[in-house]
Amino acid sequence: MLEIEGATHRYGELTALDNVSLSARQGEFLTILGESGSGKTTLLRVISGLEQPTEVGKLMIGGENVVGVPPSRRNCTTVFQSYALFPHMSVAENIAYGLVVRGISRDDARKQASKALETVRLPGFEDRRVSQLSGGQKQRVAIARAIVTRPAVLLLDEPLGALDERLRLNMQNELTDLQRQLKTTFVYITHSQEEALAMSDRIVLMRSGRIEQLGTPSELFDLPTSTFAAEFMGFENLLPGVARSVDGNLVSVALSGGSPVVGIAANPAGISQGDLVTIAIRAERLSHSDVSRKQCRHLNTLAGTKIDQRYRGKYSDLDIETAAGKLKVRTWDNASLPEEISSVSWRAEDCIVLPTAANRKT
Ligand SMILES: Nc1ncnc2c1ncn2[C@@H]1O[C@H](COP(=O)(O)OP(=O)(O)OP(=O)(O)O)[C@@H](O)[C@H]1O
Repeated sequence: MLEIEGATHRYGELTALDNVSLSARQGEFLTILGESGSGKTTLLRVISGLEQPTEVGKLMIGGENVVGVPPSRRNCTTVFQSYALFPHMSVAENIAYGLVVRGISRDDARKQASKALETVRLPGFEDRRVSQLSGGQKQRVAIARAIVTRPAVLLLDEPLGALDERLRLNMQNELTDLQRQLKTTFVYITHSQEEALAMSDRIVLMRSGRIEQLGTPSELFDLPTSTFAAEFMGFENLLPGVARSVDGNLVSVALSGGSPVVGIAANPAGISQGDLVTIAIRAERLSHSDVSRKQCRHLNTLAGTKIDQRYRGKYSDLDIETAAGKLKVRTWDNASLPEEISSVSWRAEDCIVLPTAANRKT
């Protein structure tokens, strides 16, 4: 449904998009995730035609080459965070607008607008003024207006960004339900990793105009390929080390202080013996006792002592000082936290070994 090859866009000296290639299948929910300024909106504007890319090898929407085609003639529609509704028109007129300019009669357009309003769970709202709607209702009308023209690709630029937390969670579910029902390709922008993990078939993680990692939510969550991706996806513990050996995807690492640990690498071919590496472990995958993990083939254990403990309601965070550095351990078992802790352990599959940018130890 969507195919982009080698898209680069510069604003003067600044390269906002740097040789980006990606594709999306029919009915796929593809999320563009990244921090502010990483190029997400620029990518969406290049797809919709609001921005002419400085360079592009290929740009296809719904099987059609759209390089040089104006936005109104591309088979895609954008939903903006700011809704971009016409304030002087009724809800039905807003939704029907795109159909009327395509030459559909006002009666038919109104009927289709009513249907779209039912789809976004706002039946009977046809004659309301936009000013009489809540933020969540305005966003639903904006979505109804976008889907009524049945685009091949729906582009959504942080559509839930202006909504409060509870409404945002409800709308996340509604949007994914709607997407499954319509089987339309969604390209969705967000800077929230939770939103991306909850909604997407695949996630494109952007960094400074480039794709840092592209994969399923579980690939990004469990197997980041860089320290940037690991930090962005919320890995609390990152420790430096040196690769001692590589065996398949298992990498043996010497941490500072000399402690040997075993972890897995998403891309073991990118790591050689002697390379500087970083290991990444989620706080909840660390245990302050290894009792339940005796069956594990590769269990890493480091001696350590508790230096801090914080109660967080559902869980507690412990800071453990080890010879390799400080580790954060998250435990849900608030009731049986030991006073003294002598070691911390974790499974090899929860220990992600990442190449360090300035690689190769001299
Ligand atoms: N019209 C413009 N003129 C000049 N620079 C721009 C323009 N639009 C965006 N930029 C710059 O291009 C880079 C990428 O911006 P973009 O809006 O694509 O990022 P983003 O990831 O969508 O950020 P945000 O999450 O804050 O919306 C930023 O450094 C931004 O300042």
